[in-house]
Amino acid sequence: MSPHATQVADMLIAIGRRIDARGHAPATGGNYSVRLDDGSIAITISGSHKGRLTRDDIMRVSAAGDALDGKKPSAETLLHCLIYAIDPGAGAVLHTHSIAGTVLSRALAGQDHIGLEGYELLKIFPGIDTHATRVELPLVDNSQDMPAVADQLRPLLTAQSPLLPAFYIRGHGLYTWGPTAEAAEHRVEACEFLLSCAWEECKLAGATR
Ligand SMILES: CSCCC(=O)C(=O)COP(=O)(O)O
Ligand SMILES: [Zn+2]
Repeated sequence: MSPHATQVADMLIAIGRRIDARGHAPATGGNYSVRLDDGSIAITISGSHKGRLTRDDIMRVSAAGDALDGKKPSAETLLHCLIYAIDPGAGAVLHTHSIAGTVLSRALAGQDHIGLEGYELLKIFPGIDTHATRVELPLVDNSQDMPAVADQLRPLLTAQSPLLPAFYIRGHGLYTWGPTAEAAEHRVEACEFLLSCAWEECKLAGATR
């Protein structure tokens, strides 16, 4: 591993530990990547526990998702590739699994977005400088067919202006990204916080109805 690759791997290992400590990486769930200077992607291998990553659990794929070092990349590599292809400003992508997001997205059966409105933390998104706004997180159905999931997402993401750096796969998990791994991690924390708030409010509304 080059010194830079080691640095990237150590950064993803540390991020995985923090995400797992928040309960957002259960049972090997989630995957993480960083775009490298040559356009290739450093990504977690498939099936690794993201709270217990080692340097051997980070590998390289091409921009198209082909393995460059003989390891097996994340089953969701194509979604990382889609994000990097659509957003030239994306430098790191993080995918998490949380209880709140999972149940909220399942409660919104048939809906193609998760509406988030009035929250201070919405200011984590680019171009938003007030809580007095509404963000609609694209919500697509889950599938084990990653090209099909990518096909659902591509038109939704390319239609956005400005591009919202997050989406949700129903009953599955959150994808968010940023120019750096640090920015992507802030967005994961904000999005998971917002999804928890939305789910708690949904429950309260049900209880008081
Ligand atoms: C047991 S978690 C189910 C697979 C998944 O959703 C995930 O995020 C992890 O898959 P990977 O191939 O990246 O380990
Ligand atoms: Zn997943």
